[in-house]
Amino acid sequence: MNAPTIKIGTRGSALALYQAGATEDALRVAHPGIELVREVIRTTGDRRTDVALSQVAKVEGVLDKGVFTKELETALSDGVIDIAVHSLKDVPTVLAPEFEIAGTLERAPVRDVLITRAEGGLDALPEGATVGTSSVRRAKQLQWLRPDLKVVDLRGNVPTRLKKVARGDCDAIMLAEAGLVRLGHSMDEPAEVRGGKVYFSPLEVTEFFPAAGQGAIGFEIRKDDEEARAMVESILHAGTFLQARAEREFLRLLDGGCHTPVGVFSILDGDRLTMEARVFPDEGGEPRTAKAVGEEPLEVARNLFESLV
Ligand SMILES: NCc1[nH]cc(CCC(=O)O)c1CC(=O)O
Repeated sequence: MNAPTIKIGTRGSALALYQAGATEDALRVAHPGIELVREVIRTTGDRRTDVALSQVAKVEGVLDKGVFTKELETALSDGVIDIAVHSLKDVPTVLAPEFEIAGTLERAPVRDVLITRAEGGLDALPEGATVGTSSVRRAKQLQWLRPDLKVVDLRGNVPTRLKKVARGDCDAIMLAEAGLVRLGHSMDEPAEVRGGKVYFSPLEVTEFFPAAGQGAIGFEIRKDDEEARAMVESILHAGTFLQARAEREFLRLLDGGCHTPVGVFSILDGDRLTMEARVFPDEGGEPRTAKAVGEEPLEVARNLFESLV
């Protein structure tokens, strides 16, 4: 019998390629002899690095928030790929009806990390220091914790951003620990990058709330593709997938995308799911926080949402 050929779709950044590689490794372990083809696809978000991330959808005239996912979906539709590998936090919570997130790998560390040119964490940043980020969630939380900081927009993939802080374009930046460790950085030692040295200070999730789905690699398929579904199900991590569904459901209920200032994290202890969120109201002012606990992910998400609104 012929082993199946599965076509994997990915973006071309170093992080995306690492994530595609991890997916391919898992598939090879689960299906020895499987034939894998990798398609590297350039997305609107990769192409438009000239404008702020929050403006990309607007200037491109696309209504949905999938600036890093749309071209991969087109490839799924056209049968160019069978499985799209995404950073789950970049995937809109509402997909076109033909698609579905069918699974995730086991999650990497979920924290956000402050990366500085001088040693020391958030408290050690001098008054008025500049912090580069393109995430409104990070910007809002930073300004809430340290109103004196100046948040500046910063684009580019992970290595580019590290280089920018090392050479002094800003005093600090923020990135997800997941991406940093996948690219080989240890949080315990400074990194030597072109331009100089940078220091990592991970922030605990209870202090600085991460994005829904942060650190998880998600698999998108066509709903009617049973072969792709079986492949994804053979490698999915049930615990991470449950947490991912709960976090994304909460974000969907809030009607947020990756540009909404909301942080959320969940902890799965046996069957018990605890989820906490921090939301910044549109009208400004103090964020609202809430917590929900339960066993059924969609129910926990709804309870969390209802205690916030
Ligand atoms: N929006 C870009 C993006 N999408 C996923 C990651 C990191 C990996 C992850 O969180 O899964 C990053 C970079 C960052 O926020 O540091």
